[in-house]
Amino acid sequence: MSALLTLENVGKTFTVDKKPVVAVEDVTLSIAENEFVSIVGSSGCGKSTLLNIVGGLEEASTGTVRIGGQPVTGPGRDRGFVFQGYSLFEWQTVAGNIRFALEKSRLSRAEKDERVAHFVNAVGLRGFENAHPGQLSGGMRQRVAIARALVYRPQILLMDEPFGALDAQTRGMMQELLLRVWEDHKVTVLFVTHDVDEAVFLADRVVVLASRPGRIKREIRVPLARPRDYDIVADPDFAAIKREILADIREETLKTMPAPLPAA
Ligand SMILES: Nc1ncnc2c1ncn2[C@@H]1O[C@H](COP(=O)(O)OP(=O)(O)OP(=O)(O)O)[C@@H](O)[C@H]1O
Repeated sequence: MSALLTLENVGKTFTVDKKPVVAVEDVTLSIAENEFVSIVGSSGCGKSTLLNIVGGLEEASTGTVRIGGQPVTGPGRDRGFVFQGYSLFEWQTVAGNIRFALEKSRLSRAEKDERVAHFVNAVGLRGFENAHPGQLSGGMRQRVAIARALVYRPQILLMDEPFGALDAQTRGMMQELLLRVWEDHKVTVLFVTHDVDEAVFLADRVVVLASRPGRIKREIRVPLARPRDYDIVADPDFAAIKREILADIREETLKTMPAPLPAA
């Protein structure tokens, strides 16, 4: 498989109170077309910053991100975003929210209708086209966000804790839905999460970031068969991969904690 997305020595330094804060340092990563990659790491290790750099929402301080060999210089239609916050237009219907993403597209009206209908169906929202976001559950709102991100057929889907606000039951269902949509639509996914079960369940490869600054600590392949359903969490191979990742994150989290006070 050829690399679609490459990061070469990517770093990001913010300035906080006139002091440099290195959020991401020297990240080199190569992601194949249609690959599903999860990024995990302890809180504040730079996961969102890295995703925002790939999305063109943040500029890298060092290094280069390339898509199909072309350097990323800002946001573009080759990438779709789904964030944790629902970020839907409350005054628009479900179909209107999804269609809005096609506003600048040159597709004909009939083609846009067809695209919107296709993605409404793909995320299981048929019958809710005319509902407003306020009438939807959290899971349904995120289905709209996924459809809206995919409707203009980006090559890469960037997801930042998209299911972080959902209850465990809904979250599991959304993960299965996402895998079905990914398998049917062949898109490259970069998925940031705190949840190691979620990361392993979804991905072909999990990238673990080290803390402060965020560097790649380890990349772990997930050679579990597809299509996957949630029973896979009981598989011994799943458990072994999860254990390794949890140990890495724990090690990194401990490094960022203040040392305990000596016993009196
Ligand atoms: N716009 C900004 N200005 C200054 N510092 C920032 C900015 N964005 C992020 N940072 C800092 O960069 C580091 C990485 O933040 P980032 O949000 O990327 O981490 P994260 O791994 O996504 O965190 P979490 O898991 O808690 O969401 C943190 O120290 C954060 O405070």
